[in-house]
Amino acid sequence: MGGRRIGHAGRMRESSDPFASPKGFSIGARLKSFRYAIRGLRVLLREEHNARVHLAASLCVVVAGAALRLAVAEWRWLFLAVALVWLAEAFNTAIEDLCDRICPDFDPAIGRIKDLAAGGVLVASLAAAAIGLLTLGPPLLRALL
Ligand SMILES: Nc1ncnc2c1ncn2[C@@H]1O[C@H](COP(=O)(O)OP(=O)(O)OP(=O)(O)O)[C@@H](O)[C@H]1O
Repeated sequence: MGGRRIGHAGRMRESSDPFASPKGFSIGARLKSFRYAIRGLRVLLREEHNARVHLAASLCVVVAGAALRLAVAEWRWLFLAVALVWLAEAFNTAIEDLCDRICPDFDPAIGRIKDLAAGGVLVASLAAAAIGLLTLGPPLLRALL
């Protein structure tokens, strides 16, 4: 089989033994995976306008948290909220790209899949906004009053 090897599943399929275990653990391979993930985040920031909005919001949250001298327990909630939105946006973008790749034409099923993924981002964003308000709101009010 001279085909290009793509990902873990591709390696498994290429082996003549369907029960063969995947390649052994290697730090180099793990570091490579990390580099691919960073590359994905760079693509997200470069090509997705929403990601830039998330970046600005994330920075504002961190600056506000530092200015208000939040406790560790409060930082935990903020990091969780920020990560939730980035996670949803990255998966939404991946799903959109996959849809556009497999079906560039108009297709109601593709529209439904994209709407579902966008709904996930909306839920994550609303939850993050609520967490942000509940975490930053009280100390902000105390600082202002
Ligand atoms: N191929 C398609 N077939 C049917 N409906 C589609 C198709 N592509 C997009 N849509 C509809 O248009 C909406 C917007 O899709 P699009 O891919 O432009 O996402 P977007 O939210 O504008 O993404 P971004 O803001 O990240 O560019 C989808 O949620 C879906 O309802």
